[in-house]
Amino acid sequence: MFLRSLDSDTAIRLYRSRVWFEQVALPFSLSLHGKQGRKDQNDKSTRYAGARRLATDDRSALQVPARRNRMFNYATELLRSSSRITGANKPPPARGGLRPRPCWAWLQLMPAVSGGRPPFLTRANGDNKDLTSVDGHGFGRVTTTQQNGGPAGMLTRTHRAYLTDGPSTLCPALPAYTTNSQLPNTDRKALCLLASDINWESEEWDLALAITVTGSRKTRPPYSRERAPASDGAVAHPRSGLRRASGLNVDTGRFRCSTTVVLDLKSARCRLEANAASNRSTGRPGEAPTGPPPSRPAHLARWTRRTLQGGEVILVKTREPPPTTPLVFASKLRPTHARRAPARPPPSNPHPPLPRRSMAYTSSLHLPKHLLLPNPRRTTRRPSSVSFVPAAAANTSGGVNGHAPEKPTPKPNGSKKGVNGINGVNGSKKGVNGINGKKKGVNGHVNGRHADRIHLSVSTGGGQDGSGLRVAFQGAPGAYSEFAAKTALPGCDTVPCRAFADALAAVERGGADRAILPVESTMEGTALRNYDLLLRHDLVVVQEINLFVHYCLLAMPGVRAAEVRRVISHPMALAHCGRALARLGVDREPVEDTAGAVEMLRSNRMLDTAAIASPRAADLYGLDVLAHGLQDESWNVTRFLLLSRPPSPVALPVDSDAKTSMVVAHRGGSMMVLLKVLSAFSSRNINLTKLEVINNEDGASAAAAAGAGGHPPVMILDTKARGAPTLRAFPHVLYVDCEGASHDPRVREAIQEIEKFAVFVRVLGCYAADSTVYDLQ
Ligand SMILES: O=C(O)C(=O)C[C@]1(C(=O)O)C=C[C@@H](O)C=C1
Repeated sequence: MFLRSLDSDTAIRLYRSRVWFEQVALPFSLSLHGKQGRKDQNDKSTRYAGARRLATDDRSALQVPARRNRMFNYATELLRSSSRITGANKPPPARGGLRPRPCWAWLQLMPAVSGGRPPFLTRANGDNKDLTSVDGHGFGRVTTTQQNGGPAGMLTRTHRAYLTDGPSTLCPALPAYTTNSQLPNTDRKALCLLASDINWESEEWDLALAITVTGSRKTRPPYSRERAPASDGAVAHPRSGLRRASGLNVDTGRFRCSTTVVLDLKSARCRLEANAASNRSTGRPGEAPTGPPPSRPAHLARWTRRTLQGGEVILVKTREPPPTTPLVFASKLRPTHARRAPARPPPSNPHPPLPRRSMAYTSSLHLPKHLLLPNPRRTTRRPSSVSFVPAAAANTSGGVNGHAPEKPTPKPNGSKKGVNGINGVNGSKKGVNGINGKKKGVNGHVNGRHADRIHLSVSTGGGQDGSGLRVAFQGAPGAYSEFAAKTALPGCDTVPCRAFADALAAVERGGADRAILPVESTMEGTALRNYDLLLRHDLVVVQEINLFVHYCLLAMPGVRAAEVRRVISHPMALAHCGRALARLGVDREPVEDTAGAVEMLRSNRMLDTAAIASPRAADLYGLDVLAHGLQDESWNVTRFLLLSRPPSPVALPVDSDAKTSMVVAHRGGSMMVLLKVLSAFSSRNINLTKLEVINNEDGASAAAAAGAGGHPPVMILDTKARGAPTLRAFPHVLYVDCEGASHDPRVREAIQEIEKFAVFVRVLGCYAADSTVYDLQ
């Protein structure tokens, strides 16, 4: 079902309704059709062929979901085809000779779904109007006036069009530059003028590009409903000698059949450059570039010469930039094509390489792939009915970090083990959990490995799914941290913060209930900076989440991989994709977070820049995915910790494995201390899941002496200091995660033993161990 063909007026109305395009949930398709008004033997071969190509080949090719970026591609194709249809590179026929017969291309919209109202016919305000029944006042009315003037070779006319939204509201002016195909290069100048007229940074511009196909004046174009004011007078066209008839929407005495497609100018500009680049070697569209890139004006010149002759460019300013203030990034990037952008030194790297202070570590992220699960928001695998040991019910006082020590709860399955299965290395003597009749440890551990894991709900302190909780995360919406938060607490409200420190501070101040913090990844190990942050705040770990991190290369719609010169993203993401980026041969710019990079890309309309982020971020911001799975290692998991104010509001499930995280600080003799710590755990058969040894003594003294240089000591908030919580500096620190709850007697005893030789021990939290890896897909 074809709704209608688009003449330029309708296209502009459609353009005005582009909000629909952005908001539709249902896909629809575009069909391009070409038509020749009257067969003309002389012109048929080239022109009709072009038209037919549109009608047949492209029709099937275009049965794909059409978003605006898709439209843009089609429009480009249309441009190319139209130039072929018109034979734009040929000189116009002499007066009296054979004239090209009108042929035109229509852009038609066709809903891809049958039945119901096509989605794009619904206005954002819910007011449904069928496009076919729209009159000039419904969606905007185009009036054109024409001014003559301009020396030969320059713009010959300027159309000014106004969109009116209803009878009273005057919408922004639409300067339109009409080129005269009789004068070579005017279109190029017009386009250059357009390009240079735009304040790329502060305004949002869009381009409606009308392809004008000239034809016989005997054929009345089907769309010319708008009448040009007669006051402009009749103008003799230099070649045709025909006089423009007052009242006709023609300016040269020849009829135009316009196909107006709605383009984003900056995307179009990107495409201009893309075309120019692809024309470098051969000058023919679509062929691979071989030579060095020409200068920018040459790009435009080439492109316009080949495709815009006989065309009309209408620049449509439609909206001001959105009032929302974007996140402030450490290195604010500017689009390279910014008009008169002053040359700037490259922004300093806000994320210098992470210091490798640690001597050794064991990662808790040696997670088998079979544990990969989709995001629980889309899975129902977590059973809802599990028993809990409510934090409030913990009966003894004196616990660490708000976790009250508690007597071991007898296992419901009659296991002889203690709570949480920490007693029984390798699970050899563990209780049977009754799954498949296998000899298992509590919670499905077989020989210490996770199998048939039962997913346990955790009492969250808010609703069961975290509803009513505000979780602060670093970055813009769409950051991996946000997905991790939503994975942990699907019902929560996420609160974007500029930095991790802000997210943690927000929880401390009560501005948020939880904060989410990435602390290690399979590819990069421990994120020491984030651990340092954690230690500086009086927060407790209440949950861990392992998220499979799948990186994509995202770019503005229409941008191709070959056009990307620079990639921006979170430093961790850049590091994770190091080899892939080296292969691409692009510059790298770190920004605060992955989604922030995407947002920056979009708001600045960077056409030579791509961002590394998640596929969800691409959806969220409407960007194209140029490449999937950019990470150098296929197995890339990041472990996040969910933090809360103490005491922990989260109750541990009785039958879950628990984990306790702690930090141990000591004075020198690090190896001896390390051995003693290990012995305190191993003598009680407590397994460690993470051990990170930080030794900053040299750096600390150097830093103290010189005021800079070296690694500063680790600052830990001593929450039990007399008076008020105090930040203390420690050059020797161990991060330890062990299996078992902090109130488990063995864990408690181990901690007490460590406290005898360490200067400081702080339990960072006790939470349900969850080695499931969640996936965004
Ligand atoms: O930038 C993001 O999207 C984040 O959530 C941060 C973060 C990180 O700091 O490690 C999280 C996971 C990815 O590995 C990359 C970046």
